[in-house]
Amino acid sequence: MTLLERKEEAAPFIFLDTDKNTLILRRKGSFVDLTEFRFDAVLPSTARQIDVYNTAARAVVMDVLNGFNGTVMAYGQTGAGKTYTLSAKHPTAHGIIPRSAAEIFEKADADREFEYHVSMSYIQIYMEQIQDLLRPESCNMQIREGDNGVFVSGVKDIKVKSVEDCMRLLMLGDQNRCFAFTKLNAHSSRSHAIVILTVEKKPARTLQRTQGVLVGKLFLVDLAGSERLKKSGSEGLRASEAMSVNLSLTCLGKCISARTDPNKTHVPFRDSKLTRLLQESLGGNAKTALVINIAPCSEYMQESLSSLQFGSRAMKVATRPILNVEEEFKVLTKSLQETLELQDEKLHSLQVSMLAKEDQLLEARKSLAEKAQQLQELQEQQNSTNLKFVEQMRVKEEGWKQRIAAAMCRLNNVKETTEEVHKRVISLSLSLSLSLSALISFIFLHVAIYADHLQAELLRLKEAANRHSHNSRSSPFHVLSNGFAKVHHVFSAGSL
Ligand SMILES: Nc1ncnc2c1ncn2[C@@H]1O[C@H](COP(=O)(O)OP(=O)(O)OP(=O)(O)O)[C@@H](O)[C@H]1O
Repeated sequence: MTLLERKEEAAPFIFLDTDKNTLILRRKGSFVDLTEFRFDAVLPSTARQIDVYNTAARAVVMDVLNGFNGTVMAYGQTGAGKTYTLSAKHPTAHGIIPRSAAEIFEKADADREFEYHVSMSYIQIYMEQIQDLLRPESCNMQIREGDNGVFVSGVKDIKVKSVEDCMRLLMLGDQNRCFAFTKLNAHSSRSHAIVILTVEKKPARTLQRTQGVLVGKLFLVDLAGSERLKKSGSEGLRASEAMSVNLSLTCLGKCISARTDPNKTHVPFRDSKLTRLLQESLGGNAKTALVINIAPCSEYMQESLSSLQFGSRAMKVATRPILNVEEEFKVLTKSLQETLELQDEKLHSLQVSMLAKEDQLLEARKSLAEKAQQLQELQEQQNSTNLKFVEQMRVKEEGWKQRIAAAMCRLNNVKETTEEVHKRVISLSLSLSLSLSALISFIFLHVAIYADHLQAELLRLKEAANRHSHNSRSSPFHVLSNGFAKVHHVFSAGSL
């Protein structure tokens, strides 16, 4: 089945006859057919999502509701529209996954004779490691084989009661899925993603429960696209992802070839996680529909040709679906076993995280011991610095004490000297005043002597003058003589 001619702007090289479900490859401008493919159905580029669902998936979903396993798988080169076909979430263009969930709940709600329990899990295979997209911390999960075929051990299987529940989980899983920008697709899936819807169908409680429980599993597989590194220009991690994807797709091709070759007894399912997981869908207990997405432009003719050849080979694989009827106790046992396995996984991851925590604790203890050691060293350094400081202070204090004592001593000396000087000054001033009074007495004495002398001289002069003058009282000699007499009196008094 093929979804065709989406890239209408590109030159077409594929022509289809939908009536005959035939697809013809012819080079542009040529009248000679290169090759012709026949499928169960071919769809034109004008096909709607509902047409794709009705043609490719509906029958498988109906079988799952009746207790069979079913697989719908999208295959094709990168950017050809596989994710769009399966998971598109736009209400007018819902892909196969939302439509399958809607159909299951619609039928379950309408059925009064049976009780339905639906659960969903969502995983991806990225670089050969299985990861639970609904519990992304669970990486590198293991594939186990049980009575009902292979399964992923410990995968989270969540009960869902409506399409909305499924959509929520789908969106949650998509957030954890690996997508990346490449030259060929801005949102290219770098992993194979598988949604598993498990439908348990058992007679309603009101009716007699003689029948067993029907368990159908629907695998909805969005394969990562094959990619030519030259065209995608992927480098580094992107190139490693593309190589891992190409390798697992080659392995898928080999398994399909081996399945269709009656001479081959060995099918290399174990060569990749993808084929190991899809073992039942590739010729075992499952009804399988394969959608081949191609980009019908001449640039990708080689890629489209190889996708169509893959689809053609896959058409020849015959599956042998069987009705999965389980006794109720078996279902219970299985669910208990699954719970136990889940607990085992949890215990294991707890042990792993405990070991990691123990390692962290050891590291923390080690670093604490180192810090304590550093602290002790710092304290010792601090103590020795303190001691040095105290010693320096003591030496300085000693020095200051000595300097103060010396200063005090000098001060005393100065004081004593000052007192001495003071005493000397007093004695000097005393002796000076004595000398001064002696000097004054001396001066007065001499002046008095001189005055006596003068007076005597004056008296002599007066007598001489009297002899020459009749008015002795008004004569200058008389006045001078009085003046000298007064001075003489004063100095005589002073000299005493
Ligand atoms: N039928 C369609 N109608 C409209 N848009 C489409 C259709 N098919 C695909 N597309 C768009 O083409 C782009 C590539 O499609 P998609 O991502 O589904 O490719 P892919 O095959 O899953 O690629 P890859 O393998 O790289 O993940 C997306 O943007 C998608 O929405």
